[in-house]
Amino acid sequence: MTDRAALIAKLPKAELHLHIEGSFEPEMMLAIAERNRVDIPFKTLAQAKAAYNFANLQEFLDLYYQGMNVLRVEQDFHDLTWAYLNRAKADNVRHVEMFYDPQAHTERGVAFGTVTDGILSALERGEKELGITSKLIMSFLRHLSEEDGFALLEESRPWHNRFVGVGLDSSEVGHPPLKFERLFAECRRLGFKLCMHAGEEGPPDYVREALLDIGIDRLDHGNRSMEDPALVAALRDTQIPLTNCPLSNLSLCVIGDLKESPLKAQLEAGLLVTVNSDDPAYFGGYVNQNYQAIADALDLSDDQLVQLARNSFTGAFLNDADKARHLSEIDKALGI
Ligand SMILES: Nc1ncnc2[nH]cnc12
Ligand SMILES: [Zn+2]
Repeated sequence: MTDRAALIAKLPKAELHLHIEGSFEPEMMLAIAERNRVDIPFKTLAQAKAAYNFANLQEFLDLYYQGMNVLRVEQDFHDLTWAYLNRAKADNVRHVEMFYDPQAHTERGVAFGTVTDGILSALERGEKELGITSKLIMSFLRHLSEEDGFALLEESRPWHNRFVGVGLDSSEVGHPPLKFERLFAECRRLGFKLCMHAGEEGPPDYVREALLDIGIDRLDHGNRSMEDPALVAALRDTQIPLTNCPLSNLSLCVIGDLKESPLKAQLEAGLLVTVNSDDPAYFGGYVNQNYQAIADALDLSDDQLVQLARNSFTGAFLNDADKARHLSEIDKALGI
């Protein structure tokens, strides 16, 4: 193991941008398809993996929604989440804030409670058996309407105390944050933290809407913020966390090469940027592989790697005492 790999491995980390459905490994997809007697286009692992070759976000999303179609019963959602938590444990992840896409399941007839209870029972088990704490973020699909979002918010009411926040994901271009202005205002009123994917493929204007008009608490991706110095200044001054996902950016051709990633520039500009895996089963790496790949590409220093791990806790929706506890665990791991 290189010194850099050893440092990454020993750093306690939080993962703040992870879609649980995006951790659906093809091995498990084939097994659950068989268990549920659902036909899928892939018969072998090699066929599934060969299809994971994307030119843009939409090409990925088409496969992502197709893949999750085999998930039918509560046990499937539990198994999916439990597998991710075990994989996260191997990467020394201590805390996870996980997105899920209920509309992608309810639209095909799987009940909201089936999905949510399966995920929640695995998260509880993860805390007890693996020592990984977690928070769940309910994400709205932005290619659907704001009215659909309100219907989900209503349907989810009995579970509202189980979510820390809400998110906005799926096809970005053509679906700006302001399309969901009333919905997010209501979510704010209900006490939820607000996250939005913005500036992944969409223009800096979308980041501006999310940050300044909606008033989000955390920005997912946000790559294209770097095109507007006023946005960079706003992100620096507010310390709104950004969740960067290096291998996702590369797989979805948001960048042509990891060397084009804005992450080092964001760190050097004093932004609260973090490293995350997004949809690790589709993009070729869990969180440590993301740290390793971006550190190699941008030649990040050890201090910058430690800063990224610290940022992951500072940017989490944890209380100050829990943040301080995790930050002191980093010091302990470093022998400080
Ligand atoms: N990278 C991504 N961007 C937008 N929506 C998503 N849903 C899952 N992954 C996503
Ligand atoms: Zn994402």
